[in-house]
Amino acid sequence: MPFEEIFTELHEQFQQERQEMALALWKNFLQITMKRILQQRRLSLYNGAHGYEEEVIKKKLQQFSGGSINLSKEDNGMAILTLNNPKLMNAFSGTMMVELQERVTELENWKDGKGLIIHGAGNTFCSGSDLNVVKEISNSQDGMNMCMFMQNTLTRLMRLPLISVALVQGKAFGGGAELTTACDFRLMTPGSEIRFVHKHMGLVPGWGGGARLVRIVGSGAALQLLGAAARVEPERARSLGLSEATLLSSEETRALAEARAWLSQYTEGPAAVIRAVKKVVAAGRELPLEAALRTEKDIFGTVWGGPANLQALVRRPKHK
Ligand SMILES: CCCC(=O)SCCNC(=O)CCNC(=O)[C@H](O)C(C)(C)COP(=O)(O)OP(=O)(O)OC[C@H]1O[C@@H](n2cnc3c(N)ncnc32)[C@H](O)[C@@H]1OP(=O)(O)O
Repeated sequence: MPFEEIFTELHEQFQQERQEMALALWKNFLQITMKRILQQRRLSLYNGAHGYEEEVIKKKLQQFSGGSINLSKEDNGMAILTLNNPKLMNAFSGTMMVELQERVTELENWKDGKGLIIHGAGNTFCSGSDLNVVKEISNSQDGMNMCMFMQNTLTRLMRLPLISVALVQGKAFGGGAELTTACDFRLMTPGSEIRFVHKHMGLVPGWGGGARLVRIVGSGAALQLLGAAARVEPERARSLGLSEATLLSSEETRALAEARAWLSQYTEGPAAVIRAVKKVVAAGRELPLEAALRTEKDIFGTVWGGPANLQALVRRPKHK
């Protein structure tokens, strides 16, 4: 066969293989993207069927900039999420609400994660939504969309397969108090306070904090805290079961170190097992019993005969 023909044949073959490879990559990309979108939809509460217009509210929120939400993921499987708008006591600007959603997506896709600490910059937690933004979106349509946007994000945060802690230094007010309830645990520093100030703003919680608070402290205590917009200091929070522990230090760096040490007692061990623990508890917390039992069975199937299980069977530890 003449050289030119061989060359043409090889060239065509190469082109075809390249096209096939590109198609396979594209298909793979589409599959992964679809899977992520479906996962986000499954974990979210609201979609178009509820009159929720995500793109509309995101565009609106993007108009109100300021501050940031920073995420640092560590090799030990612990992540630190920082609410960073200290000039306004870490109040949520519009762009911070959108960034929180992005960071939650990042955490959903972090397969090695085990624990999460949420804290505020400048030694205070968060004073809720930025009142300048609240004023600008005080009409009903924007308010409902913002409410559904934040409920979707905080519900996804609550359902992350990570054991989460809100480290409350300084003040957690309004939406900031609501955010703490989307975490599995709250730790408070001396002198800090959680306060659902909504009543004084002519509001009720809208980021899901009311419903979650009832589940954490019971309906009577929740009614007292919301009805009086009561200051909840570390001691009262402990006795209500709203806080797990009062840390020794109120100094920013030391408090974060204490929170890490506290959380590490639950995140020690293989990621697959820790994540399974959180998933079992999340199912038990949210689902009716039969559905929770079936979910537990499915999660059990992911660890049974898995590497950590097989290694433990070889070691046969005594649980003294
Ligand atoms: C569904 C969500 C509902 C909501 O979250 S509504 C918002 C609820 N939050 C609030 O109403 C908090 C209002 N702020 C306060 O009560 C006090 O600022 C707070 C947090 C006790 C702190 O008091 P101080 O330590 O004395 O500090 P300060 O008042 O001088 O504040 C420093 C600067 O931060 C500002 N700031 C605090 N919280 C804010 C907010 N949420 N939105 C907008 N700006 C806010 C405050 O205006 C002040 O700014 P500037 O120095 O006067 O320019």
